[in-house]
Amino acid sequence: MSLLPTVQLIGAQKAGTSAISEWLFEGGFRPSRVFDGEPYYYRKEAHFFDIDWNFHRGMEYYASRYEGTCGAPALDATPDTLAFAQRVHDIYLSAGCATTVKIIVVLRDPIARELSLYNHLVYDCQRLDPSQLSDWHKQVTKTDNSIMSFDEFVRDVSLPALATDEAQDYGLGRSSRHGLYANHLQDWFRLFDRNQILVLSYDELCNNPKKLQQRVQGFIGRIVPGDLCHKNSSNSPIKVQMPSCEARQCLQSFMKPHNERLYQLLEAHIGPPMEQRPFPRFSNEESVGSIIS
Ligand SMILES: Nc1ncnc2c1ncn2[C@@H]1O[C@H](COP(=O)(O)OS(=O)(=O)O)[C@@H](OP(=O)(O)O)[C@H]1O
Repeated sequence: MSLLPTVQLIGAQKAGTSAISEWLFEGGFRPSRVFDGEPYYYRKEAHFFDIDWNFHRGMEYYASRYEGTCGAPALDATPDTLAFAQRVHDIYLSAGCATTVKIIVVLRDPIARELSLYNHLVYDCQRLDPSQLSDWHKQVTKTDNSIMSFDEFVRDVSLPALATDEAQDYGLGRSSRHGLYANHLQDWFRLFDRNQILVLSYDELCNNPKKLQQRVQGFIGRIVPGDLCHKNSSNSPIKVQMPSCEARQCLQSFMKPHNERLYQLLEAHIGPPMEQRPFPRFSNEESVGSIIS
């Protein structure tokens, strides 16, 4: 049996990965070990592929996070992994299991996802001690340390990040660039057999979670008991529920051709039989703000 996680839940960031991974962990999947000094969320997210310092410690270091005596399969649910198909492939190839790892990705309307990202960053900036804030968090702060509005965030952070080239997947704009799903998925589809990749819809997670659970169980070949809970990382009372028309239009006009590419890519690369086909289009009215937490 591979020492590496059997299942990679690679993202997208802010697309319900915490709810899905908690269900899988409670149903028997092994999480990552959390080493001294690491934040608790390393249990869910090993951050091996996206953090250079971790990645350069190599495959054995990654495997050591999942050492265990029981035979249960392990799960890494680092949502940042979406941007690192090549690294995942290289590591699993060197471990001899590039053709058996199972990869799950959840896609959410990119505008709703961006808003969720913004709310998460704002929530952390308000709750954490300033010394704990990373450059990633500081994407929502202005030079005078006040917090940007969502419109300002879209104008000054999201759109510039979206317009940069792929080299930025290693940099700060990566979180916004997650929404360019076709760019990422084309790499995964090139490197792995399409039957190893299950693409899920966040809409289905909201509207028919039981069906989504069935798809996951069929894909991993294992019955997993339990229900999906609602896991929300940003319960701030000032959470922005709806983007302004202007912010929505700016993001929409940028995202539209990317979303079209995504639908075409998914039609051209047929996935495992339990995947939704055709993949549902993101609706403009989607859950941007419809989930009141
Ligand atoms: N069960 C269920 N169904 C539908 N939606 C859910 C569920 N659980 C969590 N959520 C919403 O998912 C958003 C958080 O996604 P992630 O867990 O992937 O975030 S993270 O990347 O790990 O930070 C976050 O979205 P927003 O509320 O829009 O911010 C959560 O509310």
